[in-house]
Amino acid sequence: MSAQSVSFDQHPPHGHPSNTEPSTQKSDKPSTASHPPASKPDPTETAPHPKLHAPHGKTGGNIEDAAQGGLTPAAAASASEQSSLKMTLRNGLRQFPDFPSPGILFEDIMPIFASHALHTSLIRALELQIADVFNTSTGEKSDIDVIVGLESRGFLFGPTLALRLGAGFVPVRKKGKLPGDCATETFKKEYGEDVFQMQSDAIQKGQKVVVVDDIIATGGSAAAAGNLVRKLGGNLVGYVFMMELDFLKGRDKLDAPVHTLLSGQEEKLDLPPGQTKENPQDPAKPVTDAGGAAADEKP
Ligand SMILES: O=P(O)(O)OC[C@H]1O[C@H](OP(=O)(O)OP(=O)(O)O)[C@H](O)[C@@H]1O
Ligand SMILES: Nc1ncnc2[nH]cnc12
Repeated sequence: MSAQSVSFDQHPPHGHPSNTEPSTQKSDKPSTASHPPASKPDPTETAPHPKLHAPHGKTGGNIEDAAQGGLTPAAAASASEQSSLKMTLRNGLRQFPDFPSPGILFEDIMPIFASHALHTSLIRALELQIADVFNTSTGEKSDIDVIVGLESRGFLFGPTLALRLGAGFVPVRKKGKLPGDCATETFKKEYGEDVFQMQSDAIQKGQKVVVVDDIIATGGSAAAAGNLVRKLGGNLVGYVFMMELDFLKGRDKLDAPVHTLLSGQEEKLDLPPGQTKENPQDPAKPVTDAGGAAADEKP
């Protein structure tokens, strides 16, 4: 099974290693990933009606649909909160062109964790997302048994999310870090190759598992993690990511439903690394609230 992506740009950014076409964009930084121009709006954030989540089997809608009979007022309110959280989170990301290798536009999520407000927004957004797509209620125990987080950035929020959902947390680690009998998967990712492991007894047969990570790029890491969960006998019910680089079509490698808070990648501005148009002088200080909508995708 492959999941369908809603994206604002089907093409890899010019300069990305997977795009061999010459850039048609004006840039004085030819060696960097010259992404869709900042002047090109991201429809996921500027659409007149923010997208709402829909339970499995239903199509997505918008706030107007909700008012016209799709959703309860409470559901519409939480969809509106989610839209605002997503915009806040996107503005909290920093970008570093050509890191860790030429052509990669690196999305730095660390400012989100450095800010109590943004960190809180992230956990809330993930909780809402999971409550919506896995039919749980925030604050109550979900029927998800285990959150699996991928080393390293999946460790930043996976355990917190597991606590909120009343689930366990199990790590997928890079090879050689876990003691005892382990299952192993080798994979390719956006910038290189790696090997993941899980402890063989970490998941009980049939447990409902959600794999979480910060970013899905080529999908290599997530696919390897999903394979490990299944090798251990887990019931992989889905993937949740903070962000999806949709032009890399990573979700096509995954055979469980994929849910993301943010989709697409647009170079913010031609500023020095780490600086954003919102904070040209102070790269360490992200914008904390901007309101508006971002993206969610259904398989
Ligand atoms: O979809 P893919 O192309 O596989 O890329 C996504 C993976 O790349 C990053 O991890 P990285 O391996 O850089 O490790 P880190 O989290 O330890 O920085 C990111 O956190 C994802 O796990
Ligand atoms: N472009 C990117 N930015 C941050 N993390 C990544 N992991 C894979 N690709 C990435």
